[in-house]
Amino acid sequence: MTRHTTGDKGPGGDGDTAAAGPDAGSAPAVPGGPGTQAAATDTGAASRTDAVTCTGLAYAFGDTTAVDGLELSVRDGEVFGLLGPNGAGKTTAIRCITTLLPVPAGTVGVFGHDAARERMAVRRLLGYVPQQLSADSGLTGRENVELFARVFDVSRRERAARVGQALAAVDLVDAADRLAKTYSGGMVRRLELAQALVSAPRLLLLDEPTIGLDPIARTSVWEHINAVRAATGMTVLVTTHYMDEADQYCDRVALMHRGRVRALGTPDELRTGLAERRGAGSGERPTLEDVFRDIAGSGLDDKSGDFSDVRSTRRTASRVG
Ligand SMILES: Nc1ncnc2c1ncn2[C@@H]1O[C@H](COP(=O)(O)OP(=O)(O)OP(=O)(O)O)[C@@H](O)[C@H]1O
Repeated sequence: MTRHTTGDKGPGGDGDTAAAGPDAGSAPAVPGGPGTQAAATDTGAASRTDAVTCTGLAYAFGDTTAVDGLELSVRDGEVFGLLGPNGAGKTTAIRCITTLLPVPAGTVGVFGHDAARERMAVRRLLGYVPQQLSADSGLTGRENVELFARVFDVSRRERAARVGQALAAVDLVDAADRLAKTYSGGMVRRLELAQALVSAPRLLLLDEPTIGLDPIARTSVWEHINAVRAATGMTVLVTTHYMDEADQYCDRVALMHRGRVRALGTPDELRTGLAERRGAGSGERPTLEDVFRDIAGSGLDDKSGDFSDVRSTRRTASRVG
């Protein structure tokens, strides 16, 4: 499996970005795929380091505690799901990891880099698709991805190839020169994925990537995420309300409630754990949502919502169209 180097320049840096190797011509149509990056051995111990570590992370907005002593480790190369109801603190935690919010208490590490002290080093390693719309409806798909390539300091020499690879990775080549406002909601999400992939991130953070999409578009977004991950070995940290998606696509999940992780494991481990707690003959095999309800108990109230209460639906298509 090939990996990025970590030592070159990225967004805000003063030189070309890290990822591409000299033999980009042999790469598949995926930014960061084999042939576009230096070998794993170049990173030394970094390739063994967890992708994300949060210890005692806390964040408050005034009197509102959003994240309350979060402990989290995301392993290099896994798809990790951060699940929880509205207001659990998922987005706040993700924003601390991306360095968009400071780390007022505790620590956050990304591939061994401290998010508080090495913000640029952290930013160079990640791609981020926020909940909010990040595509510009007045630009074409290609222009949107080019804009991100410039922001993330992809060198001029590589830019066109990387943009083409990112668009191909999400199946938007044919639509690349149409304005984004003509795209469906699913296409917009794939465009945002291409924007995040153009810098060939080692860590991709996705905040509710499929919210508001129909089942076919949701599946398509996940298939594209998985294809890029298979080609590059990147780590994916995703928040979602959709338990079925977490079950199907995540290697491990953390169930977050009121700012803390309440349960952690593979979806199967969590379901089996609940089945064992319930005892033999307790009926149908529990779902992940059952696990969460068991853990959160009466704490899952109207204020915090539940997993099917998707108040933050992005309605991407209507906002772009
Ligand atoms: N900018 C802000 N100002 C004030 N309070 C905020 C702000 N952002 C989040 N909060 C509060 O912090 C808490 C955690 O919010 P956060 O958005 O991190 O949760 P979440 O799990 O991502 O929820 P959702 O699934 O709805 O996105 C909530 O009580 C929320 O109201």
